[in-house]
Amino acid sequence: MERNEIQATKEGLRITELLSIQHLAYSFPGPVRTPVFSNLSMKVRRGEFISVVGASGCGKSTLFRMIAGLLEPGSGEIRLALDGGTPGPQRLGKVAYMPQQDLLLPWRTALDNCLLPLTLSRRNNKQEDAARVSEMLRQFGLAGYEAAYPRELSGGMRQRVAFIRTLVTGSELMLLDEPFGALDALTKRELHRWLLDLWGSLNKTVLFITHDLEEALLLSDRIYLMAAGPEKDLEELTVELPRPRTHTMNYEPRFIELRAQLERRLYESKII
Ligand SMILES: Nc1ncnc2c1ncn2[C@@H]1O[C@H](COP(=O)(O)OP(=O)(O)OP(=O)(O)O)[C@@H](O)[C@H]1O
Repeated sequence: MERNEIQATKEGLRITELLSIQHLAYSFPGPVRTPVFSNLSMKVRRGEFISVVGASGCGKSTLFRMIAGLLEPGSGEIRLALDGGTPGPQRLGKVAYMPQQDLLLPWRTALDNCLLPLTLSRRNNKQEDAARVSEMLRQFGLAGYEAAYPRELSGGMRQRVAFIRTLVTGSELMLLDEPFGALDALTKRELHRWLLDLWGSLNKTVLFITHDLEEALLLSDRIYLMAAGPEKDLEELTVELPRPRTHTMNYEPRFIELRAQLERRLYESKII
């Protein structure tokens, strides 16, 4: 039985698709209108951790913006079935999206930036929320920085604040666009551990863009490979590694074999 099924059985949930994308086409408006996609499909099951890898400019961030409802498909469809509901096209405000740029509000402190989604949702548990978010800041190594403004934080620290703010939205589906791209190797390793624990305990579904192949293998159930050129469809690699996962796995024969397989597939698809 797969992890999703075990979790689903344990919690009495139905095993369903959370996200379905069928024959997606999109071109940015403008005189040239070069299509980014012309026929792209993917499916995500509840509770999966999926990475998307591909060369710079192939359309990964555009795909996330479309899933988040910030862009509408030219043709094809995107359907989301959040919180066990029936699949529908409504997406704006329903998924937690962390874009590549941290987009923190410069006039709000780290704590207040993280509290923003709760403030906007007009929840009324200010003290409780602040205590919960302060604890998250502590877990992310940001204790003592609650009152700091974004300009007083390093790039990696801002990235962590933005990550917490994304988590705080409470959405079942998280879209993370290179969340650890700017971090040093040791901080990244620590946050991998944290993210894996969190994902295991919170029943989140994660879509994750990365250029780091080891990161993709360590975290994911499946990896989607995105080629350049609008006519691309996504290729898929299943990461058959046991969970819980740790960095020591990087040296195990199965991990090394999967890494070689991933690189071969990226090369064959002319992605690298
Ligand atoms: N607002 C926009 N208007 C016009 N073209 C755009 C816009 N945003 C992105 N593009 C183009 O769409 C294509 C896909 O861009 P996108 O940012 O999705 O790529 P990406 O795979 O996320 O790249 P990276 O890995 O470098 O972040 C690129 O050719 C880019 O130039």
